[in-house]
Amino acid sequence: MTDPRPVPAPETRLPVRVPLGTKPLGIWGSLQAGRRNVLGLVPEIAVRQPIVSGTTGKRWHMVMDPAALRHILRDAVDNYPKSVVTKLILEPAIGDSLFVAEGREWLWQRRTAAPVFSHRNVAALAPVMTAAAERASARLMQAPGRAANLFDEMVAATFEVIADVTFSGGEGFDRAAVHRAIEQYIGQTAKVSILDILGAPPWVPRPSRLIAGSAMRETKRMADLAIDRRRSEGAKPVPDLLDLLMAGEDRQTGRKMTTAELRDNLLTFIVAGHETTALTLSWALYLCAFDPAVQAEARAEAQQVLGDRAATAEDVARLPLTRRIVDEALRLYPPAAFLSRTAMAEDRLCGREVRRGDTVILPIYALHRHRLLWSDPDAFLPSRFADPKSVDRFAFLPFGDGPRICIGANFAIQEAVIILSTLLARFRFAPIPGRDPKPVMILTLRPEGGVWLMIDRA
Ligand code: HEM
Repeated sequence: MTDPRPVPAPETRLPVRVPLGTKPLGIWGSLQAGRRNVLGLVPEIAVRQPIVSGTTGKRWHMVMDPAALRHILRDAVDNYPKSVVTKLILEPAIGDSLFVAEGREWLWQRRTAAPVFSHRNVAALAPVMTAAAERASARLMQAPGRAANLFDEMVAATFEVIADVTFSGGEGFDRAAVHRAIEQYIGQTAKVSILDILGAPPWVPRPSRLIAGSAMRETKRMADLAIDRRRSEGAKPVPDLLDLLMAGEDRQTGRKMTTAELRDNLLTFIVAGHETTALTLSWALYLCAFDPAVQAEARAEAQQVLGDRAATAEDVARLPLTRRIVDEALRLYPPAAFLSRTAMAEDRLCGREVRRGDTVILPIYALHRHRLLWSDPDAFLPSRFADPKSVDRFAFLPFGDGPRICIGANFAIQEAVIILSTLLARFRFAPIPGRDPKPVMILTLRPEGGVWLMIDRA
């Protein structure tokens, strides 16, 4: 495929962006903008101001100030539980699991699940990631000199990983059906979630969620059967997340998870873990194609460390540039680009009055491109992460922070570095003129239409 238009050098161009709002939106304008792209609700001034407030049906505040974010996520965390919106969207799929639970229900599940994601356990799961990297390269080997949708490829790879580390034995678990049910649920739910963001009460009918719900019910039934079968057959020789979570108990109370609790948490890991990691990888590959010099440097690093083999857990620390590319992809395209909380008590944020019941939005996308916090904020510059101490902890929040920080962050980073370095060592990726991905935030920040790149053997 050729294109006569000259492609400007990367230093004079910027990678794709979401156009932020430039005029105030009323309730219907917000509804329409939010349906197309949740980030359309974020005004452009959010990348220049510490806080932006408004009323769209409900009072809301968007917070981009690192000290205020620290206050919300760490110091006054009990005053800022996850918003009603988050719960309305996710509870039908994943119950009152770790992601949505609050208070004591959350605490005991977090205590029980934390050791499952210890450095040792995550490193022990790396062979599954290495195998997925091998299978992804075998698929791409069949397409040299051709265009491929890397987003689809990365979703396939990360779903294999999460399915293998949750229900490793298969145990009659129909993975393709689970994948379809989750995709359908997210797709259908996203269409109406905007009603929730604007604060419509739960009794307003959201019909598509009911339809998607039936596929989720079947998934839950399959997961329950798989868990019961595992209980009777015993743990695998190399324990997977189900074995680890089944063996876990709250050290303070001795409470262990029931089948329903195990199922909701495993489905949470599948929902929260695979698409987010696939997005990180696809945006990282897009950025490498966008900047061939960075790609060449990362390839040299990967080839020098890996030779012909795929990456393992031990290699991760020896691939610093790959890691920086992953961080820069998470900064420019954070999969969880928009978090929200509900204020439980009166407070002041950046000098502004916050009332009980106000929605407090953490627009991570705007934070990561804030003019006062980053130099050249829209540019792809992995070198900005060369000295991690130079980055303000609360200016970079792809995994959140405080007690509710992503439990799977190390898992995701390890997986992303293993797969990205293996692919960069073996392939060259180039953009296809006129087919740049379009970032659109529905539940996560996705490339609309996929990430299409030309692939050649390295
Ligand atoms: C690049 C990939 C990922 C990104 C960007 C990401 C992002 C996030 C963010 C921002 C939060 C906090 C949400 C909030 O405070 O409202 C979160 C929580 C969570 N994530 Fe991830 N995540 C990723 C991968 C994973 C993986 C691989 C797993 C599991 C295998 C996982 C499981 C969870 C769970 C269970 C929570 C809830 C923790 C709690 O509330 O205690 N995530 N994630």
